[in-house]
Amino acid sequence: MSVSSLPQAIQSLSRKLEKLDIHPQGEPIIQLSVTACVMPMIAWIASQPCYPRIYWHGRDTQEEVAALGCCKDFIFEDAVDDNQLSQAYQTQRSLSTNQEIRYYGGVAFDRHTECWPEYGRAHFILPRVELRRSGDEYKLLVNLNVESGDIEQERNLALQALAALVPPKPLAPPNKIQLLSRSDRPNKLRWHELVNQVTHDRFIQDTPKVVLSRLTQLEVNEKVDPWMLLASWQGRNQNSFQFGFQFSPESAFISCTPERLYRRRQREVFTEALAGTTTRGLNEAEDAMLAQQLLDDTKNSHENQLVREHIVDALTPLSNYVGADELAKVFKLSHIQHLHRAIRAELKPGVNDFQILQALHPTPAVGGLPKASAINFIRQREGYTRGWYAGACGYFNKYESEFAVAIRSALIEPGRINLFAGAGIVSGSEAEAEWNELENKLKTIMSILTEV
Ligand SMILES: C=C(O[C@@H]1C=C(C(=O)O)C=C[C@H]1O)C(=O)O
Ligand SMILES: [Mg+2]
Repeated sequence: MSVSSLPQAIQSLSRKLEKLDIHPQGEPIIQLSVTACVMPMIAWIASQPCYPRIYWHGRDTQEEVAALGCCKDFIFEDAVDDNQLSQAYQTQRSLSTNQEIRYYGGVAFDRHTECWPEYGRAHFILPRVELRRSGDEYKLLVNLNVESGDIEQERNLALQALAALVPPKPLAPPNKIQLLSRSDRPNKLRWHELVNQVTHDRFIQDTPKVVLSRLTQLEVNEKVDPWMLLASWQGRNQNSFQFGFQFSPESAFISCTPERLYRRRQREVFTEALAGTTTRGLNEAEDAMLAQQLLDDTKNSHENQLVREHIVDALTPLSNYVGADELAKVFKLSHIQHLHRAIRAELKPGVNDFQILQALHPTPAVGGLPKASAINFIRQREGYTRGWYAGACGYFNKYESEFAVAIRSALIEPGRINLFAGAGIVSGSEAEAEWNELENKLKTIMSILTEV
């Protein structure tokens, strides 16, 4: 098949759309696609005039998506009980048999507390237009939703969305920001109090792990382009997921996270325990020494083992088989390294994505153990709303799905950059060292923002 330029691809997709014979009794969700050409995806999405804008780059996959506009969405802004979410999910799944239809979105860290308004506690979108890359192949797609029966209106909306697409403008590297002020919530004093509360004998006996986190707000007096930032971040941590959600010009949530919640292909599930942290060395020998110390360290091993054990236990009732690495490996990022154990499961027939999400999220890598008691502590004491930070972001469709854990993330607002970092507090945690771990987790994004 010949590879056409983007304007040609848009034209041929529009022609397909005009000719499409839509049957009122047919499936309500329809997708059309054509091959397209090489495209810098983040620059492309940043140049488009419409919202939502969604970017997704999987980890260990040759896959990248830039998605635009909304063909259909479901958002839960207020309390969402697990049954509602499950029902909405099942309804979406039944609307099409097309393997390529995907809903992109996220679930907040804590879907039982107040969340960021536009993002909601759970929010999934079937985009109007998608540009997808798989290896060297690019495809332009358009989605239609004819549930209401107004086929011509839907066709027109899709044609208009394609006509509104513009060529990408190149992304300039981000300007180094002029930092007006920085504030941390909890601040250092409060952090010490919280870590001491969690590591207190009586508390930790019943609650062996709480992942405490901090919101760092940077006030700036210039406009920060979230997509430029994401593109730079991507360059520094290639072995991470990179994604962004922007529902309006005022706010964007971006992440460059190393952590997979799960990837499913048919009934096969890949997940992992990623927890336990140290810094990178200044040279190879020092780096190897730090990695070995991390592998040998009791506190860090305990942080990781609790996650591994919990994930195995949570997946066992849903699976025919669950296997997990006994020995941890080291996962290296540009400024830090983590302990990592791979976990694989084969689901029982009929188990759906929502059941996996419900069983896993939030894992003790970002919540704690036992889940309820750790989340309760976070809800009552942390002192800010996590929103989508440490939430589950990704996509699902019938045959495969992938969700990342939205850590190493930032919420970009006018005049303000909100950064998030957390650390697993277990027996043996020291407040000062854990505070430094938070600082280390912000190093990559801070270096992009402030170093010349
Ligand atoms: C919570 C975060 O990271 C988590 C905590 C880690 C730790 O304490 O060692 C390591 C990776 C993640 O499981 C974060 O980066 O915000
Ligand atoms: Mg840690």
